[in-house]
Amino acid sequence: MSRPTSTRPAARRGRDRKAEVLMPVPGRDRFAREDAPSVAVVGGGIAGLAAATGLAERGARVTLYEREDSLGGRLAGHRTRLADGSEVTMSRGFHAFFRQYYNLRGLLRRTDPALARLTPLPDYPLRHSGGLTDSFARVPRTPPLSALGFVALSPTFGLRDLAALDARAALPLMDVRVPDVYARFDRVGATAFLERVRFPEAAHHLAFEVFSRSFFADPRELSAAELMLMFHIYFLGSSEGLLFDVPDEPFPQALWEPLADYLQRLGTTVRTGTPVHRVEPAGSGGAELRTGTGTERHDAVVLALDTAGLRQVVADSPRLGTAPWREDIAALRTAPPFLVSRLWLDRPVRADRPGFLGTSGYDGLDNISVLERYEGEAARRAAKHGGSVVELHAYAVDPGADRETVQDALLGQLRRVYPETRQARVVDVRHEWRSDCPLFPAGTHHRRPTVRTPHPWLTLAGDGLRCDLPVALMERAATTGFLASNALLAGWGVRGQVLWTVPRAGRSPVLRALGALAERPARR
Ligand SMILES: Cc1cc2nc3c(=O)[nH]c(=O)nc-3n(C[C@H](O)[C@H](O)[C@H](O)COP(=O)(O)OP(=O)(O)OC[C@H]3O[C@@H](n4cnc5c(N)ncnc54)[C@H](O)[C@@H]3O)c2cc1C
Repeated sequence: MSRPTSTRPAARRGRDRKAEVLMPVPGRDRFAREDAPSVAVVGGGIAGLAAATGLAERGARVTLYEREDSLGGRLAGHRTRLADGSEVTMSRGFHAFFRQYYNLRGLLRRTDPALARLTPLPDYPLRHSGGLTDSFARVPRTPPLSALGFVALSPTFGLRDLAALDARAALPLMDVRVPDVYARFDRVGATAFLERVRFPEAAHHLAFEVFSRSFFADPRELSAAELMLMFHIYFLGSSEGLLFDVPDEPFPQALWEPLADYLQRLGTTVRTGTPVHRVEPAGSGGAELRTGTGTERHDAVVLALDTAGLRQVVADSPRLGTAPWREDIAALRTAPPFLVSRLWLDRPVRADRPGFLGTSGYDGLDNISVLERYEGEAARRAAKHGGSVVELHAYAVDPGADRETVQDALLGQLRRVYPETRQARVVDVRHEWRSDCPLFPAGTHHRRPTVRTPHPWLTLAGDGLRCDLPVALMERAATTGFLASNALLAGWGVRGQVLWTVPRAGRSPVLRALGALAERPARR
């Protein structure tokens, strides 16, 4: 599919000199017009958009099928009219675009070469209800200074806590190797691992619970390997740092409409509002897709679906794959429901409130964002009407909880964290209740499907897949999307996309030596 290489393409994707380049299998540049295959990409989230881009740029005839009316998947958006008569864009919620998301940023560069539509957030404070607040603004970006700097600057995690850690249990964090980390730690739960390391309680909440909750899971439900992978990607494995960028306009305008135009200019047919119900191997090779309006034949297919979508399509396509593959897909789980509430307030929040605040210990509230700090549409509204646009997230909500009670509780917590909002009137509000994020329970990694499938004409993409690279969330979606197109292209002798990744092992000899200590048998 793709192989590592030491030859570096000229355009570096970030500041990390140790970032790895994955060159595609060599092949011709593109299809000739007469031999261009027809490829169906099913799912128009980041994974599907990356796959469609990789294929269309090489001259394949791509049809992109998306069930919903707009592209973007979990970053989709739509127009909505508020109670005061104004029109705004509601989206699926705040997303952090980290600098180590090399392949996602590569995708966005197709329509925004300088990434001018991404804007940096100067800090990402994390506040605990106990009163302590951590910040990443002054933490150095290069490991191990990043970890040492965090400890030195953090009010939550002090030198005394460092001394109390079980150093031996913590050593594997120094040299997280992918995919080895899964072989060693996937059967361990994230909470059990943190207890073994003797992480201080407050630091649990701040540094690690925030990571595990960004997988939309309760840490008791999450594989320790996934948590360690996050630690590697964001902390010790990469020198891109923990600060991130955000789009400066709502997702559709900043990201997906330009990308859809780009794909269409490459000849892609974009079919939103078109769910695919069934995919069956065609007698003559390739596959037949059943949509609501008929059956269409393609030479190859990329299924770039969320977990439930993939489960459903495979369950309804009885001739697809092999029995073990189908069973593994049927066993995939979805994380518990989450809530994104956006409130349009008639008064502004205090001027020093950050664009994004991670919260812990506030009765299920995971973060608060203030949109006019970074998003043009909200800033223009605030300039015209005054007020603030505030978004609240709650992840891993109890599926049995009463939704209105959760929504009210979240608003109550906002008033606790930002007391000035008690005086504000809610002009209007939108709630997005969803449960379409994958869950990675301990011990399930080996069963997760990969990009390649039992059929050479079928590949998978999405953030729920097993991928032997240190990538997660949006970057896993983008990377597997490109890997899915690369795998198909390689089968036709056409060269795919160059990919980048944070290093697949501890980045310095010292860290690797420390990590190796953990593998030695303990002395009696
Ligand atoms: C509130 C929230 C905050 C997040 N914050 C971050 C963050 O800060 N940083 C980060 O990296 N990640 C974040 N994530 C995760 C990120 O959104 C996902 O990792 C990423 O969007 C997954 O992309 P995907 O293409 O794999 O899946 P999706 O975006 O789910 O795309 C799958 C698509 O398939 C479509 N589909 C399903 N069934 C069918 C069918 N039968 N036919 C046709 N189409 C179908 C769906 O409609 C959907 O558009 C967040 C997620 C949420 C929900």
